[in-house]
Amino acid sequence: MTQDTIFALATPPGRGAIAVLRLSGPAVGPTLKALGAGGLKPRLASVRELNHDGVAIDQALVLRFVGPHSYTGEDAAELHLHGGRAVVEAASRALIALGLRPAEPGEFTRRAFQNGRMDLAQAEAVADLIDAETVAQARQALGQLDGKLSQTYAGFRRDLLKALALVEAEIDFPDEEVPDNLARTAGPVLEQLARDLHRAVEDGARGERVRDGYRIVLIGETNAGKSSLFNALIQREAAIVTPIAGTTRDVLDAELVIGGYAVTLSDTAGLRDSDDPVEAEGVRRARARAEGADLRLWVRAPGDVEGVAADYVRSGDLIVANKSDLASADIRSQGWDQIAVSSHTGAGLGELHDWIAARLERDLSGADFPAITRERHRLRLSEALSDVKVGLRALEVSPEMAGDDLRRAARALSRVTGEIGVEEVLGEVFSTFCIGK
Ligand SMILES: Nc1nc2c(ncn2[C@@H]2O[C@H](COP(=O)(O)OP(=O)(O)OP(=O)(O)O)[C@@H](O)[C@H]2O)c(=O)[nH]1
Ligand SMILES: [K+]
Ligand SMILES: [Mg+2]
Repeated sequence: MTQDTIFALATPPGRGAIAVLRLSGPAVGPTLKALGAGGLKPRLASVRELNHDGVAIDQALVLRFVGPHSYTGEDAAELHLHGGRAVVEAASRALIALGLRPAEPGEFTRRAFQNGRMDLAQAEAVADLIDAETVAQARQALGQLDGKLSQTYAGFRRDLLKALALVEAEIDFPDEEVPDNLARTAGPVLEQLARDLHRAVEDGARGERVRDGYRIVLIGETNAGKSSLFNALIQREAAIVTPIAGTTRDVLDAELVIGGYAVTLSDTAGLRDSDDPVEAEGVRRARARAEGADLRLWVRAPGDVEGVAADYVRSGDLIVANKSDLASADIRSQGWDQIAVSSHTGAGLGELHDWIAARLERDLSGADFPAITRERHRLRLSEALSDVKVGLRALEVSPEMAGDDLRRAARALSRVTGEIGVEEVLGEVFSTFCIGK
């Protein structure tokens, strides 16, 4: 089956200094020739008068790549056009007339994957890099594109195959040795692998937090000044502030960047018992959001009692003693750091910001391990981990059973980088791409 030759605008749509049309597929060579850009040296930028049917299209910078030495692994080209709508449209019409078709979202990267130019984890990194809005997101995506995450997974798989080989040797050549020989040789390899997988899976979702945002929730009694602090931190009046207790009902989210990390900050309803069903629902949502957060800021005003909020903070959370302009409040409680602020005067907000930045650095900065960045990976690694654990137990009784468990674990690991069982995940991975990538 011959591949279609595809093209897409690789730069943002609209008017600009330059627009890049990207082409990939077997017809790239003849297409360039038909447009008046034949005989180009690969990987060397050349200026050509592009035309079709005798009508001039543009004076363009043209780059030609010969497969497999291209992004997709196929013959490919880039047309750097003058970035006007009419020019791009004329070029696109000519390409369609020459038998090319517009690319689907992510189709270039999908071809790169299918031609072995990158594995699935690296293809996902391409999408992450395009979407990256913080320095930490870009750094993480670049590491993944570099293959750091793939190498980690490959290491897991190597250890697993080592153990599997020992088990299979036992199946093929039984009863020469003592029965616990296998547990002695394959056991330690699998135990170490189980520890490594566990550490990767239970990493506090570090990679996902960098990618999707670290979740910080403001909780506390009514009128503590949560919404005032929320507005002060995001520097706009997004939340309603009034002296009436029970003003906030819905959870309000805002995205911000602190110390290079993406953060989702949430304002919530003040915690108190209420007969008002609307407020009671707000309180329920506040509690649920606090439960799932990475960090809770317990906002307290002078005179606030320990109260219900105490049930929702955990060690490692922070007490923010608000309204420091009213009283030099010291409401220190056991086990929590405390920072005094005033949402009104701005006092202490710098210190609060620095404290949060330090926390983000502690929780999210690169440890000894490239972080898992997607739920898809975490699920497969968890499957592999539980199969390895079951296999470890089976070692004692039946090498055949252990072999089955370990083969299942190997399949789960392979699906992360797309070595096998790949069709079902392709759609999921590439559907989120933009066109032209
Ligand atoms: N003096 C002083 N007043 C503040 C400060 N922060 C908030 N307030 C006032 O405290 C009152 C309650 O503030 P909100 O931000 O609505 O408090 P909240 O915790 O969101 O209240 P609920 O949404 O009702 O739970 C308002 O009148 C604010 O102006 C502060 O730092 N100093
Ligand atoms: K209020
Ligand atoms: Mg409020």
